[in-house]
Amino acid sequence: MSVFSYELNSHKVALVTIDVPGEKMNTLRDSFADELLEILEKGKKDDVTGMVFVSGKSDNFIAGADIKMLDNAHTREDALRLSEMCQQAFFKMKALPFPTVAAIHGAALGGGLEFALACDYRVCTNDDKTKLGLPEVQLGLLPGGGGTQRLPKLVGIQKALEWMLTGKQVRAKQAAKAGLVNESVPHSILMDVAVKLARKGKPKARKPKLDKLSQLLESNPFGRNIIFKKAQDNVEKKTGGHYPAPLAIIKAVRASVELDELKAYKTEAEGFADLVMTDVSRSLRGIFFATTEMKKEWQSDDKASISRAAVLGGGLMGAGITHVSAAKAGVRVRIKDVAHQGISNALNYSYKILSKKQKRRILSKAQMQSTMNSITGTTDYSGFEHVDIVIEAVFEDLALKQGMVADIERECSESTIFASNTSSLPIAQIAEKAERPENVIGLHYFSPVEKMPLVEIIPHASTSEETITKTVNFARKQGKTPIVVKDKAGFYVNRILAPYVNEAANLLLAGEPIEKIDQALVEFGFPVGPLALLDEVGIDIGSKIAPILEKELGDRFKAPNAFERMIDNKRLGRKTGRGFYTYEGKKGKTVDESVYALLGITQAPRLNKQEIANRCVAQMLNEASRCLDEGIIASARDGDIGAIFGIGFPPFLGGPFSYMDKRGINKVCSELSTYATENDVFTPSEPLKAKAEAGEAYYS
Ligand SMILES: C[C@H](O)CC(=O)SCCNC(=O)CCNC(=O)[C@H](O)C(C)(C)COP(=O)(O)OP(=O)(O)OC[C@H]1O[C@@H](n2cnc3c(N)ncnc32)[C@H](O)[C@@H]1OP(=O)(O)O
Repeated sequence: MSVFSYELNSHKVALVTIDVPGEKMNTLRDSFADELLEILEKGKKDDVTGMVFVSGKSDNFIAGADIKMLDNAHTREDALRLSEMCQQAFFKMKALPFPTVAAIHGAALGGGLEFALACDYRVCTNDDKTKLGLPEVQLGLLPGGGGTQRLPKLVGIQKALEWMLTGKQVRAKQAAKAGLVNESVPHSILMDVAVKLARKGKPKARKPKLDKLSQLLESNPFGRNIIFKKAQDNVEKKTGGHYPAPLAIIKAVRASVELDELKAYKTEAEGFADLVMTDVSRSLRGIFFATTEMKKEWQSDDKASISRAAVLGGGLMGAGITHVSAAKAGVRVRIKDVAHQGISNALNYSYKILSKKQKRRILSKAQMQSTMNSITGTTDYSGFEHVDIVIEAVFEDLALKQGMVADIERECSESTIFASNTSSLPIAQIAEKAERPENVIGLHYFSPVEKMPLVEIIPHASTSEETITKTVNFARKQGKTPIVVKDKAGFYVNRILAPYVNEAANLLLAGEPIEKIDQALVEFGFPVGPLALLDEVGIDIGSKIAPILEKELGDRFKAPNAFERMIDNKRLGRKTGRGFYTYEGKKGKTVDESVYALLGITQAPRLNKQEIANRCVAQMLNEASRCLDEGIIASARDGDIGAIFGIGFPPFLGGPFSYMDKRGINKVCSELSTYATENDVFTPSEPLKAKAEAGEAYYS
């Protein structure tokens, strides 16, 4: 069965519907180019006046090339052939004697947008579902179907670079403003407008809509040099040399203005083929499939969904949770705090984020007001009768949380879920005195809540399936990627983070400089180093978790005494203006040299940065292997996604388990054993040793 169906209207305009059989999403597959060429030939034979392409799916145009097909490209030649096949088909489309129109509703991404770029006109619906972009960079790729060549000619070099280097997806209004689409219209008139455009004849070539400065820069080689140099410098700074795709994108865009067409398209195709074969792209494609697979777990029908939420505590976490519940999940939120100050803090928090979005025209004033109106505050439990979920974000005090469970059972309905944002207390203990323990669950967010993509969902032994399902789906509505983890001290993320941070502190106490430790891990691929991370989270917060982990899991979690001394000295991190770094001076964040004297350290650098990174990461890998063995995480996949989205483990390495597979479990074990001769916290875990001995990997 063909992807395309063809029908002629009374004006001899061919209406071509794109509908990949048996799939909810249209993607460009192997047979796509041949089938497209057949349809184009048919149009020529029928001497049509124009051709309109529309999707047969209800909410997507084309989501790009089929990523599974890319996984099947085993050699560089296979990958090169895919790109050339796409380019050739789109060349033929461009060269037709009649005009073509892409009528877009829903996602037009990657190869899907490249298809639309090869049409003469594009019209899209102004629906929220419609988004256009070339997100290949997020898969470690460049747009290989002519996107690097056609987008700059349509929207200008700078905008095209910005969109392709970030993988940005633009909405209808922005797409029309930038000249990416000719028109954005209501869904009801999409086809009428598309047919009208098709009857207008071939369009004249037109220049991108640019302001004066951009015109000046982009129209001469000197100005373009500045643009490409700046883009390259930014990319090198941001990627630390770990991601080859952005540089390949810049090279291909540069070729689009400096080389003849044939050579320029060849640059794109070859860049694409090289990138498909890289480990970086394989890892990033793996993350795409892992997150897609995870969306299918704990699915529920709409009847089970949450429409009213309440948050206890208006501090930083409570305010963030309130915000994502109102702004992302779109539910009404009641925020309760003992003090009015807490309520106004939470309201201000949302107001600031929404105002920024409104100023940047991502939100209309009406949308902003409607979100703000959906948040209300109280200092008692008024208005709690009808809430479906209560999320507590108060300080880590077991008795306080148990008291709140009792309050909620008294004030709310029998089905109301009590979710705790604790990062350290066992959920079973919070539920210990509950009358309805089946409604109690852990829902652990990371700070800043609106930015961090992960949440840990922690059922205790008697949490009901219904409570888990509702909570998982609510977290998804808040825009989060949830992983369900076992109720044991530290859950997953803090459990693997603690030994990694402890090792950084041990290295500091042994004389390694603060900056060097942090740089080592940033160069490894983490977004921030471990000591800078501690400053962000709060040294007091980190040190509260340590004794709980030590008590429940053993001596290997014993935190170095450096933290206590920092706390006694009121250095809690960024929030107090001082931690390992100082944030007080005019220079902004700089290493606080007085930390060395405070901790009695004589600087004595002994290791290189690679060794520092290896030691910290080795601790994390060892603990991750224990977490999988103990069932804290259900799979290596959950462990990889949890570490990438919760801690920022380098995505290009695919997460701790993929990384161990790549390095070889044997090698990881022998590295740990070497370090263990100095400090037995490095002793390889039993499950890791067993895997190494059996010659197994975490993924097949
Ligand atoms: C040559 C070219 O330049 C190269 C390319 O085009 S590379 C591909 C570029 N495109 C992309 O990166 C877009 C990838 N897709 C997405 O971001 C999201 O799927 C989306 C925003 C389109 C929709 O999101 P959402 O509604 O949450 O649906 P989501 O659950 O992700 O996907 C639904 C199904 O479509 C599949 N899918 C989506 N895009 C796909 C793609 N490009 N290839 C293969 N499968 C895809 C998913 O795997 C999932 O399949 P399943 O239900 O059988 O498991």
